[in-house]
Amino acid sequence: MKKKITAPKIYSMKNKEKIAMITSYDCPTTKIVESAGIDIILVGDSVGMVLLGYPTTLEVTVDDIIHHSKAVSRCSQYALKVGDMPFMSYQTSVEEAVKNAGRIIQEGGMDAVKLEGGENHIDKIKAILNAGIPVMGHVGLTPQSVNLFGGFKIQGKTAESAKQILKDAILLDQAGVFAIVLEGIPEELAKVITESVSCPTIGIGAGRFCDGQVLVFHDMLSIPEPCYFKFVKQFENAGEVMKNGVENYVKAVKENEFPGKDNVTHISEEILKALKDKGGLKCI
Ligand SMILES: Nc1nc(=O)c2c([nH]1)NC[C@@H]1CN(c3ccc(C(=O)N[C@@H](CCC(=O)O)C(=O)O)cc3)CN21
Ligand SMILES: CC(C)C(=O)C(=O)O
Ligand SMILES: [Mg+2]
Repeated sequence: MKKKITAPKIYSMKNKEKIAMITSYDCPTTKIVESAGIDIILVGDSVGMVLLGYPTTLEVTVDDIIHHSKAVSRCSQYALKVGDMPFMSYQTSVEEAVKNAGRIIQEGGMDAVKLEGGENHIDKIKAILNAGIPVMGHVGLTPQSVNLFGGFKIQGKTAESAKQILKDAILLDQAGVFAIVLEGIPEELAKVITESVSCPTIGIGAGRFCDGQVLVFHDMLSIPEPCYFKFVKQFENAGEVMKNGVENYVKAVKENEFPGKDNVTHISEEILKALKDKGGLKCI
């Protein structure tokens, strides 16, 4: 079996080996991504949009993250498991932030937490690290600020915004995070950040020069249908494969082809005779 991956191991992978990270919110997905050799599993707050049908990630609660984290941690063998801190679980105070990070570790079975922000939340990040919990940073297009941005819009396109994102990443690195997700920023900015911090950067819609990449499992596999975000690539059309399978099932039921002779259990002639002798329903 593969050796367990720790936060310090991820930190040490910078400039050695690219880091592959993906979301998982349940047991079968965890087994699939681990059998494929993934380094980091993220129980992302994207679960709200991808699995639960919410329009943004803002509706997701700590209990939601813990519920899905439990499923993932029960079935995980070796990957580093990171739990996303949802909206309002760390923004309000240092105490709330440490308490909720602790719950995601203690109840959810995660190895580390991720939270969105830089300079604005550095006090919470330092306190969580002080509690002994590894932290992954997340800057750029931080989806929990969707209403502030006016939509899921690429960040860091002006000099002022790019400078702030670089500053945020440097402050996170200095605070001691083991990696930083760079989301939705121009690749030139991602390259400057990657060269300016000692921890690895993990990109999503941040170009080609990060130390690793992260994608939502369902997006890259086109479940339920192809995802047209520019930063997503279709690595397989699993949605189509799944749909075909269910179509085959529906057709087989309608046409009396399923269940077939291999899918059934029999009783002996003797027991069948006894059943009929008793007169069927009259025995009740
Ligand atoms: N299924 C899924 N995949 C994700 O990657 C994801 C979620 N959900 N939910 C939370 C956030 C939202 N995400 C997004 C969504 C859109 C863009 C994006 O690039 N949107 C447009 C706007 C660009 C602009 O105008 O600046 C684009 O052109 O692709 C980026 C990140 C990433 N996260
Ligand atoms: C897209 C990744 C980075 C994320 O935060 C999530 O899945 O919630
Ligand atoms: Mg998230």
